[in-house]
Amino acid sequence: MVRTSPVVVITGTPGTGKSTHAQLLAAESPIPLKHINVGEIVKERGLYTDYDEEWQSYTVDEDKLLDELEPLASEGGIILDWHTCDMFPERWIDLVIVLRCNHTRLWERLEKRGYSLKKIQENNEAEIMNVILDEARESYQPEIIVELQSDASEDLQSNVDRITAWIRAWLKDQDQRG
Ligand SMILES: Nc1ncnc2c1ncn2[C@@H]1O[C@H](COP(=O)(O)OP(=O)(O)O)[C@@H](O)[C@H]1O
Repeated sequence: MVRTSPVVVITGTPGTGKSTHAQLLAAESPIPLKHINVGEIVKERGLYTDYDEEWQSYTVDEDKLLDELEPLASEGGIILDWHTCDMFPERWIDLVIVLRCNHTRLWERLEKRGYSLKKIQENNEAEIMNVILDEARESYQPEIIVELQSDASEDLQSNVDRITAWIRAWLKDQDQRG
C-alpha cells in the first residue's frame, strides 16, 4: 500500500525539543499529521516488559510496540516522536529529523524537568557523543536524515518551516509518481 501522506520521525536526546516540534508541525503541516508520542503509547498501552527504577525508564517490548504502530505507519500521515529511532523498519519512514541541542542548555532543560543527576549526566553525555545521530545514520539512508539545531525558540519555527517545505515537496513528488 503506497502511503499518500508521509511518516516523519522526530528523534533526539530527551530534552532536545521533540514533542514541542511535533506539536507545532502537526498544527502547521499542509496535510493532517497525527503526533504519536511513542513514550506515552508505551506507558498507556503497557508495551513494556518492566520498569527500570534506577534509570526511571520502561523496558520497551519492541514486538508489541511495532505491532501497535504498524497500521498507523502503513496508513501514513504520522509524526513518530521518540528518543530512539533504530527500531522502526526502514520501509515505514520517509523523513528522519534529528534534533540537536547545546549540552549546557540541555542540562538546564533536563534539570527543570526534574531528572535525577544520573539521568541528566547520561543524556547529556549521549548528546555530546552524537548517540542518536549515529543511531539514525546506522538505520536510514543519509538523504532522508536531517539534523536540526533546537537551542532557541526561533529555531523552532524555522525548523518547522523547513519540515513543512519538505512535506510539500514530498507531496508534489507523490503526485508526479501518480
Ligand atoms: N528550540 C527550542 N528553544 C527553546 N526551548 C525549547 C526548544 N525546544 C524545546 N524547548 C523547551 O525544552 C523543553 C523540552 O522540550 P520537549 O519538546 O519536551 O523535549 P523532548 O520531547 O525532546 O524531550 C521544553 O520546556 C520546551 O519548551
